Amino acid sequence: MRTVLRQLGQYKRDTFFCIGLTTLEVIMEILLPFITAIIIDEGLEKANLSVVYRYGALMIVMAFCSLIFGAAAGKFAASASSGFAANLRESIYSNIQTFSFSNIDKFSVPGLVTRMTTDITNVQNAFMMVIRIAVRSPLSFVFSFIMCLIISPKLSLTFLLAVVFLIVVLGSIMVVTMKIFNQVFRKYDDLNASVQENISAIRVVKAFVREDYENRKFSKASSNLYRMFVKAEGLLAFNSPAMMTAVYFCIIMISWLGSHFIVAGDMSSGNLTSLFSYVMSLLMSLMMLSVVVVMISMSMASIRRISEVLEETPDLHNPERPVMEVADGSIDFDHVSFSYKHGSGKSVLTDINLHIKAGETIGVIGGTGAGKSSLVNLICRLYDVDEGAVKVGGLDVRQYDMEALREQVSVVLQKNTLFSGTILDNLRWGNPNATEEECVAACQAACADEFIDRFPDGYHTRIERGGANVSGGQKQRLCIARALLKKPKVLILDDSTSAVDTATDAKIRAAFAQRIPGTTKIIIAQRISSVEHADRILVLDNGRIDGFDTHEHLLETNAIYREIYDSQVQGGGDFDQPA
Ligand SMILES: Nc1ncnc2c1ncn2[C@@H]1O[C@H](COP(=O)(O)OP(=O)(O)OP(=O)(O)O)[C@@H](O)[C@H]1O
Repeated sequence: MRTVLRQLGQYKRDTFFCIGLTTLEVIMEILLPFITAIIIDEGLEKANLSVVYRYGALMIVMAFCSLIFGAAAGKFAASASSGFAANLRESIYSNIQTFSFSNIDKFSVPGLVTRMTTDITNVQNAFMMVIRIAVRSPLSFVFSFIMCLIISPKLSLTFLLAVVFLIVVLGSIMVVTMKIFNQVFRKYDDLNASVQENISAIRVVKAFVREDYENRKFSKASSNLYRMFVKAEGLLAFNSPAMMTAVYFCIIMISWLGSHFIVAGDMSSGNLTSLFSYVMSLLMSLMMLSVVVVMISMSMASIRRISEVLEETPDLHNPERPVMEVADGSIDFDHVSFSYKHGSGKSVLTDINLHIKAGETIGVIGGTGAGKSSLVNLICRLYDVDEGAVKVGGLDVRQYDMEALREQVSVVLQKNTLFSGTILDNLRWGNPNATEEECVAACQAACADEFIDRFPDGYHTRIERGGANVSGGQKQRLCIARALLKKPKVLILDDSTSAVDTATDAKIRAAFAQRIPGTTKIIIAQRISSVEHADRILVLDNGRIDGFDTHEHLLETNAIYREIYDSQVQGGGDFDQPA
């Protein structure tokens, strides 16, 4: 809670103004019935018009002030709550930017999106309610009660009965609805995650003709939510009859007892009139308070989820005196073991010992889930090893400045993406200062120039969000060109030519050999043809090295490699690890 409230920042001032103005508004409202009593008792009953005019004018001024205070408090509440939400959004966003892959694994992408949207909106609404109604209702309740006691302590006992009745009924309704709303918000999270997953994968849904299935799944989740909302709102609807019962009870009791008091001369009719107003405001504030408590409890889950992200610290850190320059593209794995913190906990890589010379081209092959991506992710320190050390240019990757390391070790990830903007904008993600000529040269090396030249706008063609208007192979080639623009010492392609035809794949490899001979190239592939020309090929099996040699030697000595080779030469599909 404190972490979230700290984000109020510069909007603390507006919050205090709102609370102060709301207090003044309530004071004005509370004094109005008191003035009414004076007008009736001292003015009307004693036929003194000057009292009526004087206090009447005072009433108008007070009512006007109350309106002004209320409007100003509303304005400050809106500015404070919107500003608070904006600050929260910015803080979460900038904290997410510092996250390592492991931090992101912990929350999942849909989870982070829900926190930045639905949860922040919940907190914003609750905050607005708190600084307006949650301040107003208790004040109004206490002041009204004090005025009632001043006017008639005996009659005050009557509506104490009504207050106790309301506390019991509203309290029970609140406890049950709060439980339901807590479940509702958990279900919301699931629903949001499923919407995000299905909308972003809408092409796959259509390709597999799964629209009906997805519709059914969604409508089931949605009607679950509907039922829970109906249950909660249905219970909340009893607030109003309970309130009316208390109001009618008070009206009857005050009228009955009040008339006796007036006849006996213990109370003036003006006091009885103002007593009615105070009782109404007292009961009304109690009901408002119960609604606010439900709202606050609904937002507690959101507050907890937001503070989890705000308090999350990146689990990869730069060393105290980071090295900024990678000497060369040599890579060493010294007895490396690795497992994902937020995965099954099983070791993904076990005792990897590997020495790669600068400028070598290394192929990596192995079945699905063998640990190929995990292995290369350690080279640019997307994750830290559990045991052993990964060295680049002779130094442990943990000794480098992470940004500097990733500038010099360029990786084209398996799940790569393009961003909305022109092709040139996307290429310059690799190097913001790259000239157009350098971009063209990188595209030639990645064989991307041939299709870019066919676009009417060439390098100025707009890429839609996520690269939706280019084919899978075109996207991969643009991602390779983008990585090349960094002029890296190590270039890692994680299955990055899987959607490129074999001839273009060969052309890309030839261009690499010619244009970046000094760069160490690590190529993960499913196709033997993509790695067979590499200087050495690493065969991974279940997180362990099964072979590391040339194509010819592996064919002779390595059973897994030969099996992959045979399955592909005989026209089989991708190799998968036997279960
Ligand atoms: N982010 C992650 N969190 C938890 N477990 C993971 C994560 N990424 C991969 N794994 C697990 O680690 C193991 C190795 O995965 P990895 O992606 O390295 O294999 P791979 O050889 O690259 O597979 P593929 O060829 O299918 O890409 C798998 O069992 C996988 O389920």
